[in-house]
Amino acid sequence: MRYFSTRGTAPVLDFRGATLAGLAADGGLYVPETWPTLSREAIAGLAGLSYAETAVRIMAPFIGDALTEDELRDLCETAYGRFSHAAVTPLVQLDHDQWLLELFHGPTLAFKDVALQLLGLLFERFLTGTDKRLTIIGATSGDTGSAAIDAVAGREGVDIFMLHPVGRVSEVQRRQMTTVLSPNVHNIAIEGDFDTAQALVKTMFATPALADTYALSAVNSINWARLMAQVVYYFYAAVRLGGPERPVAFAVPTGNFGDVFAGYVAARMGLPIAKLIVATNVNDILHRALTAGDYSKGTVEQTATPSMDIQVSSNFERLLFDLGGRDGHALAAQMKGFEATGAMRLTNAQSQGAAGLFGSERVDPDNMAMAMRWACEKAGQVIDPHTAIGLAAARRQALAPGVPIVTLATAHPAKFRDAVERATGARPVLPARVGDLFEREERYVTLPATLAAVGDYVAAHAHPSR
Ligand SMILES: Cc1ncc(COP(=O)(O)O)c(C=O)c1O
Ligand SMILES: N[C@@H](CCOP(=O)(O)O)C(=O)O
Repeated sequence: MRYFSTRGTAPVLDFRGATLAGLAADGGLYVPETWPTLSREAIAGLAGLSYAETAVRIMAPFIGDALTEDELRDLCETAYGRFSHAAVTPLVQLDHDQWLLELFHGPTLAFKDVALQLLGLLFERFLTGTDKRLTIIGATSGDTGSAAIDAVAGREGVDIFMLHPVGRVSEVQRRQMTTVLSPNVHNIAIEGDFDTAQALVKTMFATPALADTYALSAVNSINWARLMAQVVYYFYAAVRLGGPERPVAFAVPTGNFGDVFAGYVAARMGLPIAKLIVATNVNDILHRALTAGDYSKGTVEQTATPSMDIQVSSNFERLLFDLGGRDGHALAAQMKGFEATGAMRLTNAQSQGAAGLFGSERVDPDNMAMAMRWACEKAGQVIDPHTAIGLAAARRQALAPGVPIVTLATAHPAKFRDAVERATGARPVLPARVGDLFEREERYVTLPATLAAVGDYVAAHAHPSR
């Protein structure tokens, strides 16, 4: 499988190259040349398979000859062996039609573990036997950071620098990152919001003195391998609910558009999906884009769903590329316009293409809290605020009778204990696997959100690539 940049001019790479590169050299995002498809029989054949085996079947076509199937199986069994639930991503029924897909049984209690446990192993595999080193630069609104750090802490040949917006992540999220004291882990609190941190990461990739000297790579969902691993749970859930014979809808709490783009990929691969519901908080750029064609930045508002306090959704570029006829030069012009003005209009092809599959909802804090209470009172489920945004959106959508609607439960409620307690009166207990999080020493630096400050810090602490 070959990978092309959404902006048309970066080198074409294989899976290994695209994984190690993270972001394309022209500022675009790597996408596979074509979407592999699974026949209805092949999808039906996933029934009863373990999560790891399902992952092998779904991901193998994207990986091509970068790994043998047995090597891939080995990595999947190791990655998903670290989850605390035997089903890895279990389904929980809330009422007749509403379901939750629990994606938070990994080591850091959010859906990011599903992809990052695998990505850590892929980095290790691709570096073994070479004398290469990698410097991972990431931006996090809370969950990617801890999952990525868990996945690479202490690994040979890798340094990780994780930028989080100071004061804008929950205390559990911050401690999950800053109490990991391995010498290859560097936490940086940025004076700014997530969008500022993400923009800074992209600028660092575009700065040869950093990108080339330190062999930068990405763990955010700008890295294709992240999304590929997230496609798996759409198949796994749908098949358990009667797919491919019965179409299933998914409601996805959304920030950077990674998780829901993985659902789009599942649909392109042949999975019958009745609807993909994009659920935003009041930072609603995606809702405006999908309902009115207006992709224009607002100011980032701080909410009880900090992981979704995002106004520039990186992976939307992949959708616009695919729906716009895969014209890298046209998309590069569209994205440059957005970068210059903070606004862009979707083309007719992009808007109409999205309308066929996507629904969208903007959920305000009151409706988010109501969804948390509903899940608690009607179904005995304590859910986290991000999941509640998805569930509120799911409950608003009118679908054909009998279509199951699955809300992606993206984080464990204990990561956001204060918000859960405010809405429901119940204070979730931290699972034993995060141990003595509140007793551990924290280590991080706080820096201004400038290329000079962060670039100098990276240069002082990273190892140049060989
Ligand atoms: C708990 C949680 N829910 C939802 C999201 C949104 O996911 P995405 O950025 O892939 O749209 C995030 C952050 O990515 C998150 O951490
Ligand atoms: N909510 C995210 C933001 C980054 O998203 P990513 O999926 O692109 O890594 C986080 O938790 O950091």
